[in-house]
Amino acid sequence: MTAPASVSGPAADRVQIFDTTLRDGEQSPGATMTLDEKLSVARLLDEMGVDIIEAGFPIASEGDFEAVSAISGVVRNATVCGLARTGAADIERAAKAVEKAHKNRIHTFIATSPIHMARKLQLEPEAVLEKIHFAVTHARKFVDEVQWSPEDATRSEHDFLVKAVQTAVDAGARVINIPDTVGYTAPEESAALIRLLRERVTGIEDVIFSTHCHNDLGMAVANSLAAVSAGARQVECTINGLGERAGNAALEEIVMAMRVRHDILPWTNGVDTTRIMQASRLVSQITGFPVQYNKAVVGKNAFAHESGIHQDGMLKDTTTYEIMRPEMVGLTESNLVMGKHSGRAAFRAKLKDLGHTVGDNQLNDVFVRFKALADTKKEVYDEDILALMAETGADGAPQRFEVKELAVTCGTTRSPKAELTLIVDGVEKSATETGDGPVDCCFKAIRTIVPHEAKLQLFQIHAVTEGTDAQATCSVRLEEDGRIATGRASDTDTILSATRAYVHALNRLQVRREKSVAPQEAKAG
Ligand SMILES: CC(=O)SCCNC(=O)CCNC(=O)[C@H](O)C(C)(C)COP(=O)(O)OP(=O)(O)OC[C@H]1O[C@@H](n2cnc3c(N)ncnc32)[C@H](O)[C@@H]1OP(=O)(O)O
Ligand SMILES: CC(C)C(=O)C(=O)O
Repeated sequence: MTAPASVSGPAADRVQIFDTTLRDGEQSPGATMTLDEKLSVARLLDEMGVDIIEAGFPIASEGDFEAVSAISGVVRNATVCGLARTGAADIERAAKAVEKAHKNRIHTFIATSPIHMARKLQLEPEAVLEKIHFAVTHARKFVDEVQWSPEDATRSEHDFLVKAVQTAVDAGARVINIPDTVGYTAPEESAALIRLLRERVTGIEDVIFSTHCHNDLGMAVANSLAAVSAGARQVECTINGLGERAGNAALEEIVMAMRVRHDILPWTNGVDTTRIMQASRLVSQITGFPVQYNKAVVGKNAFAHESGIHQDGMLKDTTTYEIMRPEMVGLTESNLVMGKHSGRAAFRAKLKDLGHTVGDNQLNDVFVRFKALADTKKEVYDEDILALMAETGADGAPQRFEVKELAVTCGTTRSPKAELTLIVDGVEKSATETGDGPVDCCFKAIRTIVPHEAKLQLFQIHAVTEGTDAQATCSVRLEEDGRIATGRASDTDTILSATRAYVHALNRLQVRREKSVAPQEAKAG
């Protein structure tokens, strides 16, 4: 067992990371994990360099006992810790569960706030002090490393809290963990409490102070870091901030804050940050708790940029809008999301990624259509953009005909009717047609505006992406004197997509006519 370091010792700047995903995290309603799931989380935490894994509360159930025992058998580097109340049965159960561990710890606790002592425990403060003495002394019979916590410390009276901590230290506790059980404290107060205890409790040269913060007011991480600034050298936290009610301090935020702002948070820890995304995804997948999109460090949008100005900055220098590189947390790259706020720089880069190098005119043409599409969709996917490219003649076909306006009426009580305006060689031309269905009306209207003999050989519709806002991609194949031309178009409006696909095919047919492309060669089109 390694000796805990004091803040003035050689490892003064090293903060121990105590992960309680498997204990406090599992206390989130609905987050119960199976033995195998707990083992996979524990293995990953161990590999990524967490110092202490709180594997469970062994007296809670047979399953919890088995999980803590099994984890004790597989963890190679980290200390395995089991939680216990102050009674002998709890402590002995925890001791048994962690006995196989390569490094082990018992974490015993009892509440010290007036409300918890009087209303929940229904014990006089003196009786609580006796239980602290018993619990720590008893736990020390089984393990060297005993951690003690005054539950609801931040709502405890200071004089009594000092007495309680002194009792635990005198009884042999090596780690004093100060929980903000109900997420009530604020950063300055959190720091002040650690400072007060370090000043008033005696015999703490070999004692590590620890912080355990809940997120009820969204301050868990700030409160934890404030406690560290006052001398705490262990932080209790969970992956994704999982935990009772609003959760615990998030491990990934604590670790990355120390890494990214080492200039003002000058402490180190042993976590390999490149495993963070893997851990986040594993815990989310096992618990079924989705990670909030805008969650710091591990949210889907933490390294995503949709705004044109930001994307332009990112393309020029990623440090304009990113304070950490995605690789630091195990992602391969940032994500420039194409949407209504995107600009030309990002759009050009996206086209290049998709294999299309375009000139300024072509870029402008596709970009206008992209913006119109983005106004109708939450996110524009690569497939949407490829469909736009095909439609806009970015494949080389000049745009003699273009859809200007379309209005279609149909339903159970009226015959389908299409009112269509095309731009033909720069001139607006309109037609109104009825037919067997909305698509038939539109195709008839095209034929009225641009008379031609080409036969419709094929008409197909399929969805490019998923959801009700998916783009419908339509393909139209026309045949005229052995010449074949295929047109494609995409839009969230299926009828508009079909109409544009027909017009696209007509444009390509026109190219074939003008070049007098031989029928066999034209088949490739
Ligand atoms: C702040 C925290 O996160 S603390 C950890 C919270 N986690 C959990 O409670 C999850 C696991 N818990 C359980 O499975 C159960 O509550 C058990 C097995 C621990 C206890 O179950 P039961 O014996 O049925 O008791 P129950 O849960 O109803 O009540 C808790 C009892 O523990 C007592 N208690 C609470 N904390 C402590 C403590 N630290 N030391 C001693 N007794 C305590 C309560 O006063 C209450 O005693 P009472 O029954 O004499 O009134
Ligand atoms: C057991 C203690 C540390 C706890 O989880 C809390 O007080 O929140």
